[in-house]
Amino acid sequence: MKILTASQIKEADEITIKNQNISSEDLMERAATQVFNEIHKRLQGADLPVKIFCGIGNNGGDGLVIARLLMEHSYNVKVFIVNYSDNRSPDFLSNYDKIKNLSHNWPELLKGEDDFPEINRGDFVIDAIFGIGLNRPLEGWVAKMVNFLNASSAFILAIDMPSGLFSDKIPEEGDAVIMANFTLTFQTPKLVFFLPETMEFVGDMQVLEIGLDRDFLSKITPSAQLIGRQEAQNLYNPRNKNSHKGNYGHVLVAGGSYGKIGSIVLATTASLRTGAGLSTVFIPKCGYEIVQTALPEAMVLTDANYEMLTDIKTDLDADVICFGMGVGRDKSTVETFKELLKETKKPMVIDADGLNILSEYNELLQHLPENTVLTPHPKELQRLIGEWTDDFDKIRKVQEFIKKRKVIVVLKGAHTFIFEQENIYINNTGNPGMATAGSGDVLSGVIAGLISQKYEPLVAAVLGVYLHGKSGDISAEKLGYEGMISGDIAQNMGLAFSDLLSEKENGARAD
Ligand SMILES: NC(=O)C1=CN([C@@H]2O[C@H](COP(=O)(O)OP(=O)(O)OC[C@H]3O[C@@H](n4cnc5c(N)ncnc54)[C@H](O)[C@@H]3O)[C@@H](O)[C@H]2O)[C@@H](O)CC1
Ligand SMILES: [K+]
Repeated sequence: MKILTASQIKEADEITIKNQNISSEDLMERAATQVFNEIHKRLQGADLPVKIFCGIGNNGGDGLVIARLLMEHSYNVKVFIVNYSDNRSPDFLSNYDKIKNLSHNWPELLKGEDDFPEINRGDFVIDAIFGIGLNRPLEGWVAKMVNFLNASSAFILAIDMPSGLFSDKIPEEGDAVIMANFTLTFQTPKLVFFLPETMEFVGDMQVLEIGLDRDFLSKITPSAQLIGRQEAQNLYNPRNKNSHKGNYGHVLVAGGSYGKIGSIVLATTASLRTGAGLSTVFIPKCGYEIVQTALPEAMVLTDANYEMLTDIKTDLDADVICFGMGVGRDKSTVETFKELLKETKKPMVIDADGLNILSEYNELLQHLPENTVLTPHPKELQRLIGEWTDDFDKIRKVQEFIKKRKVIVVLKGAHTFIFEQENIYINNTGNPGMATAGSGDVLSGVIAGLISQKYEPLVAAVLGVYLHGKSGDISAEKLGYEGMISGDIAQNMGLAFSDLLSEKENGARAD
């Protein structure tokens, strides 16, 4: 699903209004009706107090339409106008009249702190104060109003965006932003919904299609893309019946050191469970029995050294090399990694200490094969590209880095971001149970397993992150966030694939 900027959304609105020969008020009615349908589906006519806070722009206009539709269905609705300016939008005004005609009363005008209404714990608050039109931080009593709503512990549903949240920048410390429990957003999610610094304002999120111009949407270059089930299905290559293990490639997993052989077991298991035809590990001697015992399906090559990698020598013709898990940063390991980088033309996946070595010995970066997949978590990324001021600055810096180095960066997080050239892909699977030792090792193995099966590195990264998250979700369903461990994510990869395929047969929509 495409993620558009506020100006792209405004353009889409305008083109839709023109091409569909409708008024902007019609579009507002359409959008707000979608919101009403969602609310009605969930509340089913329940008699709880619904308190709707409307601004005076089009976000407020949406709120007024939602209020009218709820009133028409006999909900217990109270409408408050957060009257921060007299500059009311035309569509707000005509819906303001419609509310008056229906309820025979003007909604309550709020003009300052003294007007704040009572909000109780069980109230259902709808935030329609500001949407994508926000262009400066909230000030004065309006900021206080937002803080007041946040402090109320009522359930808050934000319309389009939590009020106070910008679509293109991070709020400053102390800025007032609605902390929504749920956000119903129009047509396209906004980038800030997925950034670590702003995602907590959004709560759970659902996108409502409001029928914007299809042609415009299909042609526009998005600022990022959200990867759900449908997108992942489109990336999947079905297997040919007439095939053998040679068709699915050979992964070489190189890494490990004394006490850290488990990371190799995890990555290698994941590569095989993702469908690699063959997996060979290259490890220090101390890991020989561990890997042979834990994973009889893997083949094992050992370094001359007992504790660490010092000389990765093999004439094995692997299709992809996965390097770095548990490998440490000894000088001799750095040297052999350097040699490996210089010699190999194979696609590579580099994780963990492999990344730390690249950060410490920057000169190695020039030897990375094109389209190498780097899989840092934020700390590893920071070592690699330096500090950033906020999440938008981070995105800019990653994009500069990948442009210079011609690599793919998989930035792990609650929403993992995949950066390739100008493109950003944001993953929508996964859960907090995946914050557990070794889950990154599993991800590297999954991506390598897909590359070995001839997926392009970018496709392998995007599909791999999706499947890894899905397997994490399946593991969490079975074992809970606390109980799942990363070995479960590797073990359940098959279920993640079957989930993908069963949905494909049903033709279901992306999540
Ligand atoms: N354009 C359309 O046709 C549609 C718009 N829709 C709704 O319209 C929203 C955008 O509406 P608007 O562009 O009117 O903008 P908003 O309703 O988000 O904001 C209203 C106005 O407030 C002013 N403002 C910005 N920051 C402020 C601040 N800190 N303090 C005081 N005033 C401030 C701006 O002049 C802005 O235009 C969307 O988020 C969505 O909810 C939907 O109805 C769908 C269709
Ligand atoms: K809002």
